[in-house]
Amino acid sequence: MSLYRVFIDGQAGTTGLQIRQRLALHPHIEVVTIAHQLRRDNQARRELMAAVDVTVLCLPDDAARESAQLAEDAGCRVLDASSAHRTKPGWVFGLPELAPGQRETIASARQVANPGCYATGGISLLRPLISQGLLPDDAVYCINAISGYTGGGNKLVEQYAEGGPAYSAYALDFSHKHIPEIQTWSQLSARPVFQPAVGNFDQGMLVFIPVVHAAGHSRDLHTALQQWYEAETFVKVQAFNEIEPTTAPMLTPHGTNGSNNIELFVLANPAYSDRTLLIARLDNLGKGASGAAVQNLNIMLGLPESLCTNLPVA
Ligand SMILES: NC(=O)C1=CN([C@@H]2O[C@H](COP(=O)(O)OP(=O)(O)OC[C@H]3O[C@@H](n4cnc5c(N)ncnc54)[C@H](OP(=O)(O)O)[C@@H]3O)[C@@H](O)[C@H]2O)C=CC1
Ligand SMILES: CC(=O)N[C@@H](CCC(=O)OP(=O)(O)O)C(=O)O
Repeated sequence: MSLYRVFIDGQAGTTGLQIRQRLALHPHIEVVTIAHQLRRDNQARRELMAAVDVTVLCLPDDAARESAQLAEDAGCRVLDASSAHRTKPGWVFGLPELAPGQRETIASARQVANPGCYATGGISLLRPLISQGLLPDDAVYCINAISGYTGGGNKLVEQYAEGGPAYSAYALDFSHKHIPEIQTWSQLSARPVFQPAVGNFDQGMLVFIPVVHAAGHSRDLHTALQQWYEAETFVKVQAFNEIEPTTAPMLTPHGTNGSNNIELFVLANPAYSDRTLLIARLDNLGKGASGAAVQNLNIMLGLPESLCTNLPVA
C-alpha cells in the first residue's frame, strides 16, 4: 500500500510539532515538509498542497484562513487546527464522538475543523445531556477551566521558560474564542459563560461545569454519558462519584498527558442532590489538539482511527 502524503502548514509550532512526532511512526502516512525559509511563501505552499492528500493547518487564525484558501485553490483536503472555521458553514466539526454519523461526515469531508482544547472538554460533557433533554438547552452554563501553558503556543511556552505564575485567570470579559463552538456544538440556545486559567505546567487540562437540576438526577446524567460513549475508544466515563482513589478528593490536570484520551467525571453529594459537578480531563495537546488531529486524519484517509494518536514514549 502506498503512503498517504500530508503537509503540515505550521510544522514548527507547538501543535504542528506534536502532530509530526505522532506521524513519524505512522505506517500509512508520510509527512512532506517545507523548507523553513519558504514557510510563508504562498507559491511553495500551494505547490506542496497540490501534491499531498491532506494539508493540516497549525497556524494562527488569520494565517489559517489564508492557507485554507490556498489549499482549496490547489484542490487539497484540509484539516484546520485553528479556531478559524469551527462554526463556519461548509466545514465539518472534527469531533468524531459528537453524535452518531459524525465520523462518517468527517471521513468524506473536504474541510474539517479540529475542535479547540477547552471546547472538546465542554462539548463532550454537554452535548449528550442537552441533546437527550437531560439538561435544558436554554440555561446559562458557567464553565471554568485550567490549562497547561503549551495551550498558548510558542509565545506562552517561551514566556514560561523563565518561570511564571502558578495560576493566571484570563479571558475575563465573557469573550473567549471557544464560546461559539461550545454553544453551537453543545446545541445551547443561550451563550455560555467560559472563564479559563493557565497554570505553570506544560500540558494537561481540566474543564468544570457545575449544573443544577431537579433533585435526585445526578446518576441519570452519569448513566447517559456512560451509554453515549460506551463504544468510544478515547472517551472514558469514570465510575459515578469517583476520582482517583489515591488522590481523592483532589483532581489534577495531568492524568491523560501524551494520550488522545479524555476522561469524564460526574461528581455528586446525596446531601445536595439537585446539583452535579461535571468535569473533563484531557491533554490540551492530545485530545485537545494534536492527538485529535491524527485521529481525524486517520478517519479522513479511511485508516484505523487509533493509529499513532498517542505521543510515542521517548
Ligand atoms: N497549543 C494548543 O494547545 C492548541 C493550539 N491550537 C491551535 O493550533 C494553531 C497553532 O497553534 P500553536 O501550535 O499552539 O501555535 P504556535 O505559535 O506554537 O505555532 C504557530 C506556527 O505557525 C507559524 N506561522 C505563523 N504565522 C504564519 C504564517 N502567516 N504563515 C506560515 N506559518 C506561520 C509559526 O511559525 P513562525 O512564527 O516561525 O513563522 C509557528 O510555527 C492555532 O490556531 C492554535 O489556536 C488548537 C488546539 C490546542
Ligand atoms: C492556555 C491558552 O492560551 N489556551 C488557548 C486555547 C488553546 C486552544 O485550544 O487553541 P485554539 O482554540 O486556538 O485551537 C487560549 O485560551 O486561547
